[in-house]
Amino acid sequence: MPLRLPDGHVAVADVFSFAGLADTGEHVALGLGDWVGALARAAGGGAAPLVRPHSECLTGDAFGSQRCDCGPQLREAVERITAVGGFVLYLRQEGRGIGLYAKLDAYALQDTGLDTYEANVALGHREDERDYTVAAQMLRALGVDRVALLTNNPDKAQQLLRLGVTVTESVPTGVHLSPANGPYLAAKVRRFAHTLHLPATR
Ligand SMILES: Nc1nc2c(ncn2[C@@H]2O[C@H](COP(=O)(O)OP(=O)(O)OP(=O)(O)O)[C@@H](O)[C@H]2O)c(=O)[nH]1
Ligand SMILES: [Zn+2]
Repeated sequence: MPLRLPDGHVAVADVFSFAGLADTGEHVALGLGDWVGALARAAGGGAAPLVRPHSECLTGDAFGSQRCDCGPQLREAVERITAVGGFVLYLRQEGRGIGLYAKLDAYALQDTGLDTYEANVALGHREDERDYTVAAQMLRALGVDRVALLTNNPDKAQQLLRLGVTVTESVPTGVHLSPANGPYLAAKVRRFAHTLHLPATR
């Protein structure tokens, strides 16, 4: 599948579907760049392939919403992984696992002053409902047992480690500030220890 990169170049992705995953979501993996070579290098004792587990965000990924940083992170991931060979795992975990309609309700609550996590709880959900079992299963099916994770979220690495995936390092993404996503990014750092180095605010 041809993909247009942020720099205007076109990349090619091999798109993988899966059977028998732990939930019924249609999770897909994008094999990017020389992913075959990256797997061979890892098998020979070289560096682990770069992998981004990306949680679905229809509003950010597809519609370009500025409330979050998901769209720019996804495009950054495709570009960086294409350069070195690896995978994006596109996980159908919309709204940190609460679903799209609930996320839209959470947005309405955030407009009254709650942060992104408090809004989930006010709706009767957990702050973050994501479980990465399917990501571990997808990696196993792809023949990947060691990964360099492209993420700022320590919980992704911790869960994958518990699920038997060797995470050699967590590689942070860039900081994608927009006119509207400052409080959202700050809440990720404050509440869930994301490794995002935000500019100091007054
Ligand atoms: N419930 C809820 N989910 C949101 C909100 N904004 C974005 N999301 C979802 O959050 C998920 C992305 O999670 P984030 O916490 O932004 O980032 P992350 O994936 O944990 O961390 P990175 O790997 O560094 O990107 C996607 O599924 C989005 O749909 C919000 O305000 N409320
Ligand atoms: Zn988003």
